[in-house]
Amino acid sequence: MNTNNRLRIAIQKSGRLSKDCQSLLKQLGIKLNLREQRLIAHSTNMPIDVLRVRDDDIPGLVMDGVCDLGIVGENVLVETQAERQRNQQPSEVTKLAKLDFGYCRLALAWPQELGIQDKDWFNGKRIATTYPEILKQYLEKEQIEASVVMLTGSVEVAPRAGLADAICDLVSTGATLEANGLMQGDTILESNACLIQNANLNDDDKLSLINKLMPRLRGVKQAKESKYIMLHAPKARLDEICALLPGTGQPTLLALAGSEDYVALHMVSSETLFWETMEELKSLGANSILVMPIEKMME
Ligand SMILES: Nc1ncnc2c1ncn2[C@@H]1O[C@H](COP(=O)(O)OP(=O)(O)OP(=O)(O)O)[C@@H](O)[C@H]1O
Ligand SMILES: O=P(O)(O)OC[C@H]1O[C@H](OP(=O)(O)OP(=O)(O)O)[C@H](O)[C@@H]1O
Ligand SMILES: [Mg+2]
Repeated sequence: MNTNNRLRIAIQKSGRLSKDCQSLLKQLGIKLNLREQRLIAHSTNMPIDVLRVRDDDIPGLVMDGVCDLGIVGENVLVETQAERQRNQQPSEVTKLAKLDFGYCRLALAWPQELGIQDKDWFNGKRIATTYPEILKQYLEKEQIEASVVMLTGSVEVAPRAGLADAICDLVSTGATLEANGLMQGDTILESNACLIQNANLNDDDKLSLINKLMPRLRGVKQAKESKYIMLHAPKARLDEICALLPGTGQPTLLALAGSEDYVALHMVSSETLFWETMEELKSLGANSILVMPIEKMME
C-alpha cells in the first residue's frame, strides 16, 4: 500500500500515451516539474506525485496499491487483470473514467496474399501477440484451436519472419498493417486510455482530493466537446437562426451599438458548427459568425 500521504499517479514515461497524460494533468491544474530522466515528479501546487513507468506496469502498481491512480490503455488493463486472476494476485481496480485519447483496437491480421479468411482458417495456426490472455479468451469463446506465440514487440513482422501464421495486435490507422502486407480481420477488443483507482483506497484526504479532481476532469472533457458561438443576427429572423444552432441551451442576446435591426447572439454549444450550418446562417442574414474553443467549464 502507498502509505505516503501524497496521492500517487502512475503514467506512461514515454510512448503513445505520455504526451496526452501530461497535458491532461496540466489541464486538471496539477503543476509538475517533469524532468526527462526522473522516475517521480512532485507537484508543486498539490499533494500529488507522478510516477513515470512503462505502461505494462501501471495496472499492477495500482492493483497492489503502490500507486493510488493510474492512466493506462484498456488493452493493457484487461490483459493484466486476466493474467493476475490466473495467478491469484489482486486484480481489482475502480475505473474512474474513460479518456478521450489512446483509441486503438486489438485485431487479428494475416498476410494479405492469403486473401479473406473465416474463423475456421485459424484452426491449427500460430498467432503472434503481446496480449496472450485476451487472445486465448477469444479463441476459447470462438472455439478455435490455435497456438499463441508471445512477442513483446515487432509483432507485425512475425508472419514474414516465419514465427507465426497470423497476428493479434493493436491497430489505429492501419498503416502499420499495410506497411507489413497484412490484412485486418476481427476486432477482439476496442480500447481507450482510462483512469483507474486502487479499489481499496480509504485515505480520506486522498479520496477528497480525487473528488476535487473528478469534476475538473469532466469539465475538461465537456470543454473539449463544446464551442462558444458568437454572431450578429437580424432581429426579424431570430427564430429561424436559433433553430439552426446546435445544442439545447438558450442563447444570450445583446444589443448592438448603432443598430436597430441586429442583435449580437452568444451561446455555448455542445457541438461544433459545421460549415454548412454557417452558410445557412449567413443566408438568413447573420454575419460576423465566430466559433471559438472553450478552455474550461464548470456547471
Ligand atoms: N497506434 C495507436 N494509436 C493510439 N493509441 C495507441 C496506438 N498504439 C497503442 N496505443 C495505446 O497506447 C498504449 C501505449 O502504446 P505504446 O506503443 O507507447 O506502448 P509500449 O511500446 O508498450 O510502451 P512502454 O515502453 O511504456 O511499454 C497502448 O497500450 C494502447 O493503449
Ligand atoms: O494502425 P497504426 O496507426 O499504424 O498503429 C498501430 C501501431 O501503433 C502501435 O505501435 P507504436 O507505433 O506505438 O510503436 P511500438 O510498436 O514500438 O510500441 C501498435 O503497437 C501498432 O504497431
Ligand atoms: Mg508496454
